[in-house]
This record gives sequence, structure tokens and C-alpha cells, in this order.
Amino acid sequence: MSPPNVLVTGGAGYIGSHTVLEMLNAGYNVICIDNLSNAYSSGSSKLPESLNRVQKLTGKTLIYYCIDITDRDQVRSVFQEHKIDMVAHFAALKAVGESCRIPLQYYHNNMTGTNVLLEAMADNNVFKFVYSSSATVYGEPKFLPVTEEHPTGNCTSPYGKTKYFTEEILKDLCKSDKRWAVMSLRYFNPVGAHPSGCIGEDPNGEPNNLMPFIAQVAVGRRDVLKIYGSDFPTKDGTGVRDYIHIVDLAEGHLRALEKLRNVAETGFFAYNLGTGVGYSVLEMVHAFEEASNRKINYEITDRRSGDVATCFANASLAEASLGWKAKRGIIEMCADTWRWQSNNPNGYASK
Ligand SMILES: NC(=O)c1ccc[n+]([C@@H]2O[C@H](COP(=O)([O-])OP(=O)(O)OC[C@H]3O[C@@H](n4cnc5c(N)ncnc54)[C@H](O)[C@@H]3O)[C@@H](O)[C@H]2O)c1
Ligand SMILES: O=c1ccn([C@@H]2O[C@H](COP(=O)(O)OP(=O)(O)O[C@H]3O[C@H](CO)[C@@H](O)[C@H](O)[C@H]3O)[C@@H](O)[C@H]2O)c(=O)[nH]1
Repeated sequence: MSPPNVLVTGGAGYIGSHTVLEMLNAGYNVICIDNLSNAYSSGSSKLPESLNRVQKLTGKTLIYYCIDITDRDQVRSVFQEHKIDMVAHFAALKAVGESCRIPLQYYHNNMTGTNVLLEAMADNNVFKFVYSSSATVYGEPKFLPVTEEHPTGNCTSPYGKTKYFTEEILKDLCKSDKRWAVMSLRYFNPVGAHPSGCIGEDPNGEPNNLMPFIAQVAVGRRDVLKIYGSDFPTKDGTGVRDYIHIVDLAEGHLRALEKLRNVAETGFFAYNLGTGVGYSVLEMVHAFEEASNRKINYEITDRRSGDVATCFANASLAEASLGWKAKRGIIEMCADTWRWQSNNPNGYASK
């Protein structure tokens, strides 16, 4: 059986690039599309820098197109050029705060883009789809740990709503046509980097998320970390999240693709990808100080609007159904982030 051709949207981004690496190592043929809206390209290479490095690390080649998923003709041309077997869809805008300022751009990019992709798939008889969803679909948890049965839809930001609405579209699609097999992977908090230190998270501008912010303080790019609130009902008053190592997350995608490839079952399936363990902001700061041997300057400020006190996963369904379980702990998450950040103080633009 020849290896499947997987179309990966947003493959040059943080999660996409780490997953593409694992896919190439597992023998998949990878065709990436990315419009570079949040990925770095030096201009001197045909590939975005993250994918350049993925090729070097794996010794394998991939196909890349600089295409916007909202562009119907261009997306269709990729399906005409290649016999696609499955799609892993990462491309999205993902900044929570920005989505509140420019909601229409988020709805256009994330929802119209996904619809264009799904239509092109159906027209070309491709019905296997892995979707990048998020714990944000659960909103403020009503119980912990959060299972896939937890109600969804109570999202506070337009970004979160694009993830929820897309899941609803996918459910309707699966009901309308029994050929669709969709796995919606609800990520908790992805952190860390590939252990090589060659690829990692490289946010544009000021990081919105905790881990890249800590890493940039450690490397001297930022002076001080603001900790958003110390009066939550948690162990030390700071917010608690389920951080998951990016390589574990990438391996979760491999398990999902394998299942789509080998099992004839169709329909919509949602899986939590988390560790089941929650760490506070201060615990993450201290773990990073140990890993980097650097002091992280921080100050406590007001809560950030929309933040919940605690969120962590029950990930037992993914273990039972996909045979996947997160293996890497907080020490590897911090050590690998630090290796990436110290090797590449300015991200992919570093020489
Ligand atoms: N990182 C997280 O904390 C997190 C958590 C839950 C879910 N997710 C989801 O996972 C996916 C990947 O996230 P990430 O952290 O790797 O983000 P990222 O920004 O690093 O990667 C997304 C990639 O998609 C590309 N892209 C965006 N819009 C596009 C378009 N219209 N056409 C083509 N390419 C486009 C960007 O250039 C970027 O390379 C997203 O769907 C995100 O919503 C991320
Ligand atoms: O500069 C910072 C950044 C974050 N935090 C705190 O750190 C924790 C984690 O925050 P962050 O890294 O921003 O993650 P979340 O707010 O949990 O959201 C992430 O995780 C969600 C679930 O996967 C995704 O949907 C979101 O897109 C993604 O940003 C929270 O308690 C924040 O208040 C700070 O104290 N200072």
C-alpha cells in the first residue's frame, strides 16, 4: 500500500510544523499549504523557515504551496494537482484578544476558509479530516477534569466561537453524508518545542500566551512577565492549565490519522488532547527558572478578562480510542522550550 498523501493546512505554524515532522518520519507524503500570515519566510528559500528545518531534521522532502485557504480556486488547484487521501487542518487565526477587535476577519479566515476546504474535499471525494479544535469550546468549566461530554459553546471570544461553530458544521456534515470521518482534536495548552531545538513557537510581536512570554523574558527579549491575577481559587492564586508538550500533541495527530486510515468507522469524533494535570502560572515560572537557570522577573497584575481559574482535561477517551497518552512532563516542556529559545533568541529570523 503506497503511503497516504496528507494535505496539511497551516503546516508552517507552530503545531503544524511539529506535526509535519512526525508525519514525514512516519512515512506520510505531506503537501502543505500556508499563507505565511503567521509564519516566517526568509525570502531566499522556497519554503517557510520552519518547514526548511523540518526537511533538514527528517531528511525527507515535502511539497509546499503559499496559498490562502479562503481562495477557492487555489485550494481546488491543489486537489487537482495531487491525489489527496486525508486532510489535517491547522490553518487559523488564533489570538483571543485580537479576535475581539477584528471579529469579521476571524470569522472569514477560520470559518469561510474551513468551508472552502471542506467543499474542495467533498468535490474530490476526500472525506477524512482532522481538525484543530481547542479546550476553549468548553468555556468556563462546569466540572473538572473536563471530559468530551462537557457542554460546548459557551465561548467568550470570537476566536473560541469559530472553533465551536466549526465543530457544529462538522457534525452537520457527518450527519448529511455518511462518508465523512472527522476527528476534532481539542487541544489544551500546547507548549514546548522539538528536542532538537531547531523548531519551536515563534509568535509575531508580543506573545499572548504564557510559555513564549516566559521564554522571551528568560532570553532577555522582554523585561518582565505580567501574571494575570493571584486571587483565583487555586493552589497559589494563579491560573491553572493543562500544558501539553508539542511533540505529544503531534503524536496525537499521528494516532488520529492512523485510525482514519485503518478503521472504516465514519462520523464525528472529538478527543481531548491534554495530560490531565494542571499547573499554576507560578509553578510554570519556577519550573522554567530551573530548566533555564535564569531568573524570571514577574509582577502580579489584574486578571485578564475572560480567563478562567482552572482548566484541565480528562484525556482517557483519546487513550482508549486512539491509543494515545501524553508522555512528556513539565521538565521536558520547559527544557525543550529553553533549548529552542536560547538557540534562536529571535525565533526563525535568528541567524
Ligand atoms: N497554540 C495553541 O495554544 C492552540 C490551542 C488550541 C487550538 N489551536 C489551534 O491549532 C491550530 C494551529 O495553531 P498554532 O498554534 O500552530 O498557530 P500558528 O499561527 O502558529 O499556525 C497557524 C498557521 O496557519 C497559517 N494560516 C492562517 N490563516 C491561513 C489561511 N487563511 N490560509 C493559509 N494559511 C493560514 C498561518 O500562517 C500559520 O502558519 C489553529 O487552528 C489553532 O486555532 C492552537
Ligand atoms: O503573559 C501572560 C500570559 C498568560 N498568563 C496566564 O497563564 C495562563 C495560561 O494562559 P495562556 O497561555 O494565554 O493560555 P489560555 O488562556 O489557557 O489559552 C490558550 O489555550 C486555550 C485552550 O487550548 C486556547 O484555546 C487558546 O487559544 C490559547 O491561547 C492563564 O492563567 C493566564 O492568565 C499570564 O499570567 N501572563
